[in-house]
Amino acid sequence: MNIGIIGAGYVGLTTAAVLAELGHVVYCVDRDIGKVERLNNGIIPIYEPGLEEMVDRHRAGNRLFFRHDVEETVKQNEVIMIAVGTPSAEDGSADLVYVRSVLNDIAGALVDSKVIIMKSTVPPGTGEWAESFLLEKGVPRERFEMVSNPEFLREGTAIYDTFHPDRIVIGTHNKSAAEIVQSLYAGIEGKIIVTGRTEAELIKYGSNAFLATKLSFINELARVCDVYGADIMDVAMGIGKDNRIGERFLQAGIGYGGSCLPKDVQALMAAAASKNEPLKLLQAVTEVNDTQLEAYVRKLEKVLGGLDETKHVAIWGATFKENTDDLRYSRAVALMEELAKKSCVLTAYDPLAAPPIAGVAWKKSALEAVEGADAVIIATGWDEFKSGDWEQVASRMKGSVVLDGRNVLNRIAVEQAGLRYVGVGRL
Ligand SMILES: NC(=O)C1=CN([C@@H]2O[C@H](COP(=O)(O)OP(=O)(O)OC[C@H]3O[C@@H](n4cnc5c(N)ncnc54)[C@H](O)[C@@H]3O)[C@@H](O)[C@H]2O)C=CC1
Ligand SMILES: O=C(O)[C@H]1O[C@H](OP(=O)(O)OP(=O)(O)OC[C@H]2O[C@@H](n3ccc(=O)[nH]c3=O)[C@H](O)[C@@H]2O)[C@H](O)[C@@H](O)[C@@H]1O
Repeated sequence: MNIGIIGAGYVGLTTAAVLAELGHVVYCVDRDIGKVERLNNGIIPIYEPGLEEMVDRHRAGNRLFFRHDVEETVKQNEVIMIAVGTPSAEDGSADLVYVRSVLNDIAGALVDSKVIIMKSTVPPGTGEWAESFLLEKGVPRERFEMVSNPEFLREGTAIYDTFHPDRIVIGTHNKSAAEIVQSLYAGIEGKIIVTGRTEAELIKYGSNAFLATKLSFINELARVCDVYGADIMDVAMGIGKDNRIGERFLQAGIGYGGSCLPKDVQALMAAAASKNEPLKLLQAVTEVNDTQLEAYVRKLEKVLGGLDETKHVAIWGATFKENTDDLRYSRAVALMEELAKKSCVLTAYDPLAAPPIAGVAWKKSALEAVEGADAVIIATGWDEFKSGDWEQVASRMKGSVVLDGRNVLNRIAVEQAGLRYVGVGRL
């Protein structure tokens, strides 16, 4: 099938590469001309394991094309997928400005019948609204079918997740549109769920909100472990063995970040509030996440006997999680800003990113960053940090505190090097 994907970001680009791998011909469009040029020169604007090789292969095989003309792409392809950003507006609601602009372009180009897939994460009711929008623009009803098909991939494992989805959600009551969308994914094993459009939109928000809830729950329980001298790793393992709860997504840390969990929780809250249904649980989930960082800065402060300009803290990690270059809502960055406010001497290292942050000196290696430090904080769980040479670290540091902000280190290896291990919900 010929597919036009609008938006060449984490989702659009990954989906384009995977659909090309499945045998389709994919035209991926972005309004960012520079990005399109880079893609056409073989430069992938994001870091996602396996993506570059797959994009190269399908560009060479004439199955994947990059361009910036939305209208031409709409005219040429039978299926159009919208994968543009849906960032937070100031009040926390989803800002649909990019979706609206794409719909506007689509409206002007619908000369024959198309299936339009909403891949972007959008609030409940957006499919209905998008349909009315196109009708008001004078597009005849029989020219399009608007289908919700939310995405559940994670950054860092995006290709793997797209090939191995737990489920593929198709939101439409139109049988033939559902079949067309399903046929795009032929070759991928994953449970197909065909449901209503608004239900599909809420499955996406509900999933991210539930994941965020799981994280704030375990992070709050980690604080209880701290005050009782218990180890959250053992507690989480014991809780997770109950199949009704499950072991995954129970890793306590300095809080969840990224471009989606924080934004989607806010957007769901805003969508519910707009219908006079305030969500108290998600309010609490957000509060726990917003204060989790402070809780562990306080813990560090206690261990170091204060945090001020006399203390040198090294931070390992800048991205919001490992295996990505994405810095959006990164807790590691927030941590650096918090410590900078306390005037600490700050050195930092990340394998992929070095965002400019006032007061932070970026170093070329993890070992260089700990030179002369009183403490090192693991803020992102990169493998490189997990397999750190702790003897070397100990010999370069002035002090001995290792705050494992992601609970990913081998505690024994750290302690054997004479360092003091401090974790999240672990003494
Ligand atoms: N990043 C992730 O891991 C996931 C994101 N999502 C959702 O997918 C959507 C896209 O997210 P990302 O890929 O992370 O965003 P992104 O910001 O990486 O990419 C969006 C792309 O759309 C382009 N764009 C914006 N307006 C355009 C227009 N009018 N015409 C053509 N191109 C346009 C931008 O230039 C940008 O390259 C969001 O709704 C997000 O919530 C869903 C699942 C996972
Ligand atoms: O809608 C989205 O964009 C995506 O959002 C998340 O994916 P992602 O943001 O890429 O990353 P996650 O692996 O979910 O991690 C989010 C944050 O939670 C933290 N985390 C994750 C898991 C865990 O056990 N503990 C923990 O602190 C991570 O470090 C990170 O800061 C969801 O997991 C995806 O299913 C969803 O498609």
